[in-house]
Amino acid sequence: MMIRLAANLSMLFTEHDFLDRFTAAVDAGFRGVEYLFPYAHSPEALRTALDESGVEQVLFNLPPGDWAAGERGLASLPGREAEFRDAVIEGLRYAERLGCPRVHAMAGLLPEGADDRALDDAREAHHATYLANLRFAAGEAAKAGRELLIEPINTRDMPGYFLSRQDQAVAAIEAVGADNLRLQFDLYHCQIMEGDLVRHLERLLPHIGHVQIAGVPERHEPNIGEVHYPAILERLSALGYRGWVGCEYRPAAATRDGLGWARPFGLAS
Ligand SMILES: O=C(O)[C@@H](O)C(=O)CO
Ligand SMILES: [Mg+2]
Repeated sequence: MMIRLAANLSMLFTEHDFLDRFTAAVDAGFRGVEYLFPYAHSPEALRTALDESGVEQVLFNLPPGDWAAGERGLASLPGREAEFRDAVIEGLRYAERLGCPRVHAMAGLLPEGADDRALDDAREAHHATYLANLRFAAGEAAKAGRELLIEPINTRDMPGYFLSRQDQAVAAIEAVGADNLRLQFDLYHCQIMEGDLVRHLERLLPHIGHVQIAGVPERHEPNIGEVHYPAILERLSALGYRGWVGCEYRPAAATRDGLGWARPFGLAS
């Protein structure tokens, strides 16, 4: 069984400076890389890191608003539409320079401290904004020949995150109805919120544009914790998934020392 594993450089190889992680990933056997955000670096510097290492850029996120102040995306935030549009344009500019076929639009957080009724109203407003923004972003991404991804994130790690369940993502994808709007299926988040991973994979497959994995609950290597990834990756491969599987975990030890779990899936240094 061969699985195309991508190294998430926001979490793996953090022993190295960011721009040196590309080569570290290739030396460890990865042929693809992803990370949260490219924007601290120029597209030229990142292009050079890709060219010198020979690795493929497979995913990154659109600008998420003020990350340091706690913001976690803009796509569902009422009143922030203009900023979201700028984020789409900026993200697609980087995607083009880096030859990256897909970008992830983070949804953003619901208001904090609202009572039940206010929260219901906020959810409705966020939902309407989300669909309109995704329609715009998918259109721009299509013009640029890219896919747009959305990812349900668990609300234990990210309390108040608007998009937390797989069905909610599928409903948004179907409501927008754009061929290039797809699901970023992160099994770590799905296990925490919903479980039943293999059945989810089978049902969600037609929508999946990218997969990510990590051990649960500590988000360490996939062979640490409650999820039996060999069975899941075997099923994914048997179902015909030929996309990337992002290794988005915090290594329990030095990154390379913990990569033994990936050898049966074709990672060879
Ligand atoms: O799962 C995650 O945390 C990431 O894939 C992401 O894009 C947002 O933090
Ligand atoms: Mg993820």
